[in-house]
Amino acid sequence: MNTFQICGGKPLHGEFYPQGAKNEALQVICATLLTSKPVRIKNIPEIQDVLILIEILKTVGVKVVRNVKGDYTFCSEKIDFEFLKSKEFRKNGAQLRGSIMLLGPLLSRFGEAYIPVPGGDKIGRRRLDTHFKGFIDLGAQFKYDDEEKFYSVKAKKLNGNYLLLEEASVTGTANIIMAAVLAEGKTQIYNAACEPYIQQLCKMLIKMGAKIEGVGSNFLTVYGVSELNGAEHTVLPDMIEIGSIIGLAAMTKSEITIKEVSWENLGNIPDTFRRLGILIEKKGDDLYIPSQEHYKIQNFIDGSILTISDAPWPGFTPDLLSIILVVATQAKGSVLIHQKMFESRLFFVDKLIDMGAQIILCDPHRATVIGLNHEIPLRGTVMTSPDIRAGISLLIAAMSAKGTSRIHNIFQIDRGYENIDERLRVLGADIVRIDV
Ligand SMILES: CC(=O)N[C@H]1[C@@H](OP(=O)(O)OP(=O)(O)OC[C@H]2O[C@@H](n3ccc(=O)[nH]c3=O)[C@H](O)[C@@H]2O)O[C@H](CO)[C@@H](O)[C@@H]1O
Ligand SMILES: C=C(OP(=O)(O)O)C(=O)O
Repeated sequence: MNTFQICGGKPLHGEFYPQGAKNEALQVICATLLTSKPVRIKNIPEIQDVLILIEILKTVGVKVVRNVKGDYTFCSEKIDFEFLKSKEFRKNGAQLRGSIMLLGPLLSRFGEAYIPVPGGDKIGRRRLDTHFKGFIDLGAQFKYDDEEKFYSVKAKKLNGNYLLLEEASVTGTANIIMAAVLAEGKTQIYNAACEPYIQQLCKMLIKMGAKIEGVGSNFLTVYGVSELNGAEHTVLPDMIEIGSIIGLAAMTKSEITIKEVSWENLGNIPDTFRRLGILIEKKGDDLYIPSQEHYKIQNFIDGSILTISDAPWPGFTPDLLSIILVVATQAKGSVLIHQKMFESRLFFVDKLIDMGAQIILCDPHRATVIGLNHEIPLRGTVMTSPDIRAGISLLIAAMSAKGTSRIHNIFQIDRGYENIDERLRVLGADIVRIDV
């Protein structure tokens, strides 16, 4: 079993280059299925989730060329639909959440698509109603085999329609857009998710010849076209990794410059960390965090205790709330963390409590953190990573803690952060990967 061993309490220093965004990469890689022409994508993070998706594409017949690290060309001339029904495909497809986005492009280009119940973090119920309701509204037939846990969708032809999504699902919106670009006529999608991941997907599709209006808003209009061409696309820096490094810098009193962050795509992420009292400077397109002995949580204007909660974009992303929570453990002051979207994402706080953090888990969605103001350091311990963002939060806690910590189940970190141990060692971190 792979484990990180961390000797904490060391300030870091230097420049950090963020990887490409995991959640965007999963979308745009799936979108390459929409054309028989080559699509080249740069800045792909070579992390577990993405590599599994690329492997799945290869096994279904897509020609994949790795031009250089992080730079791939995909060409989907033919798809092996027999393989899509095989046991091996069911096993691979069930390993990640992103595989659900194979459905939209396959359905719209080939008229049929199959997928096992997808994987991803076990952080609460993760229903797929928005995806399937969307396909049905575009004219598809939907079947679910409960015994085999296997979905199939079929349509001789998809027809544009007006869709009011029940919720602004990120992967759901991506799937529906990819289905609509080759449907006949006009599709309007209201209450669409509008994360930079979705904006980037739309930009790539437009380069491929798709007609999409309203990009960046929650009301998209897609005019179906008969075919799409090849294109070249570059994935944005991963805003969740950028937020994770801001949190790491504050917790370890480090001075770090995060290079080329694409500021205009960070939304309210920098300001949310600033509300915890963390100093953040914009230097061109770099994000600079000076070393800080203390940071003080701001209250609301009326003096009441700050609440930080998640919301669909441009609200604060749920994927950074675990990191905000861990950073608050060493702030001066108190904050209520309210994870509205997922009901099982806060349970990792018991590990932080073991390390000496002062946290009250009010219920599965809410935790109150009373900051220690760096007066009492957390204590190193042995822990297991339950999910990707709790995993990186525990790693941040361990890097700030006194003594040695071990984090097991680091697959959960590797699936979202590329060579994180190596990249942190460059900044001076004492972290090694061991096999126990
Ligand atoms: C591969 C990928 O891209 N994964 C991301 C994607 O997952 P994913 O696309 O699976 O998540 P969804 O956007 O569908 O929904 C996430 C959760 O939020 C709830 N919900 C969603 C929208 C809404 O308006 N109200 C609401 O309560 C859903 O019921 C669900 O429990 O988006 C999530 C929400 O940003 C992120 O955590 C995941 O990292
Ligand atoms: C929840 C996440 O990922 P996934 O949707 O792939 O499980 C995440 O990236 O924080």
